[in-house]
Amino acid sequence: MTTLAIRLENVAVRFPGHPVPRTLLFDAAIERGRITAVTGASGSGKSTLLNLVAGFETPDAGRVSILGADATPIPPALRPVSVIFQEHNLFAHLDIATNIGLGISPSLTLDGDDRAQIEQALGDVGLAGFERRLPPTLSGGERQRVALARALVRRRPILLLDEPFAALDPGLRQEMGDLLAALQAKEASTILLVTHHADDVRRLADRVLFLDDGRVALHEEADAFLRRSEPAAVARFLGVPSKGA
Ligand SMILES: Nc1ncnc2c1ncn2[C@@H]1O[C@H](COP(=O)(O)OP(=O)(O)OP(=O)(O)O)[C@@H](O)[C@H]1O
Repeated sequence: MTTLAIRLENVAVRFPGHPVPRTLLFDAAIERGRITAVTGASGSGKSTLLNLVAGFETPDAGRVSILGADATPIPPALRPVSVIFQEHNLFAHLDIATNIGLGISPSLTLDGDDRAQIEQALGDVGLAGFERRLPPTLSGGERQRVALARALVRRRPILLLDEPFAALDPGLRQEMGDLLAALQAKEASTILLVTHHADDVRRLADRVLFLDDGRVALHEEADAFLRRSEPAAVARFLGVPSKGA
């Protein structure tokens, strides 16, 4: 059995773009069962990398493999991944239990076991009893927890999170981060977490993928990354003086 969760082999994506076309080129091997933070400046390619794994973006060249299998022919819904975006896309007119149920069955054919699973997931994210509430009556942090519960009931081994805490205040960021770490410890899932925050790397990441200008500039243990004072882009990200600057 491969110890790799995700392999990007010379994956190229070309955007026609304005004012100039851009080619992003990724090569990376991501291990199973760990939290990898995907960081880098705005426009460095973080969301594109996540979208390649999720299947929302198609490579122009190269290959994406997930759990040892070529992902090319697998549509997004059938990939062994769950995705949580900054905007959590809950359906405002459907109650919380139904929103989570969509993670199990898009046609909402749910049996007793499924309903028990929904209840369990709500308990896991600290929202027991919220089944009948509607999304607009929840706080931003509570809605983001529902998104996490929906990802949990999908029971996919890989969780992709694109700035999931961006809209939350510092207290809630901490709370959601703790929740994510606890769930990862329990399920041993593989997590790719796109973040602009060095704090998230400190608190949550085992490994770091640092992107620069559409390339993987660094891929290393979080401890080593956090001790860096160069290159300058990393020093800026960490808020430390750049070596030699
Ligand atoms: N659909 C698209 N069409 C054209 N260009 C795109 C498209 N998607 C992304 N790009 C370009 O590719 C580059 C990487 O974008 P991406 O969204 O992956 O960066 P990011 O690191 O996630 O940025 P941010 O931190 O600002 O969200 C950017 O220059 C962006 O303009």
